[in-house]
Amino acid sequence: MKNIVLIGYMGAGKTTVGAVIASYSGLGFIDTDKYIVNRVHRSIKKIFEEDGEKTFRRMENRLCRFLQHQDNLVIATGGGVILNDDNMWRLKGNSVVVYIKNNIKTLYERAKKTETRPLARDYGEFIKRFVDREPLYEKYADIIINAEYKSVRDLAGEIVFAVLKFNETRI
Ligand SMILES: Nc1ncnc2c1ncn2[C@@H]1O[C@H](COP(=O)(O)OP(=O)(O)OP(=O)(O)O)[C@@H](O)[C@H]1O
Ligand SMILES: O=C(O)C1=C[C@@H](O)[C@@H](O)[C@H](O)C1
Ligand SMILES: [Mg+2]
Repeated sequence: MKNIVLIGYMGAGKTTVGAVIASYSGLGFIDTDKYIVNRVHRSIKKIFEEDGEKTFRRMENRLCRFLQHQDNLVIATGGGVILNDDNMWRLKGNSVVVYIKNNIKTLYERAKKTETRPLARDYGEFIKRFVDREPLYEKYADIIINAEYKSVRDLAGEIVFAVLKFNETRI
């Protein structure tokens, strides 16, 4: 089966919902942020501080180049994966791409709570970045799921159902 790639802004729930989808569906699970952190033995915050965002984006791109050859995976991406067109066309080649969409207040309340998001400090910057990115999430999505007020379990079920339906219409 094709991969299920989850995209969306910081705090959308890609990592959390992705793990539940994998457990429901029997697909494997990979979180690109966690994969990179484990690979280089440094937190995202440290990578940004020591090497800069550009280096992190190169690592992310290298991982997408690897993932384009994999299947049967749920892939939770980092919030910025859509910034590089090359990432997305590689992932899309073998995946159904699902955009998990939330409102900005919900996203900030969640995203500001952790150190894995060096770009989620200032609310003004957070909003600006969201406005810039939203058209890209929509452009690359095969399916858009409105996640506001939905539990992780309900979202996981809704996404599995939507992907099955999407695949049916493609055969
Ligand atoms: N549907 C939901 N309802 C309530 N809380 C949620 C929901 N989805 C995720 N959360 C919570 O929001 C926080 C952020 O979720 P998560 O880390 O999965 O986001 P993400 O999209 O992977 O973010 P990033 O792009 O930074 O990796 C977590 O604390 C998670 O438990
Ligand atoms: O939205 C972003 O640009 C990011 C989101 C996180 O998942 C991490 O990939 C990193 O903090 C950058
Ligand atoms: Mg995540």
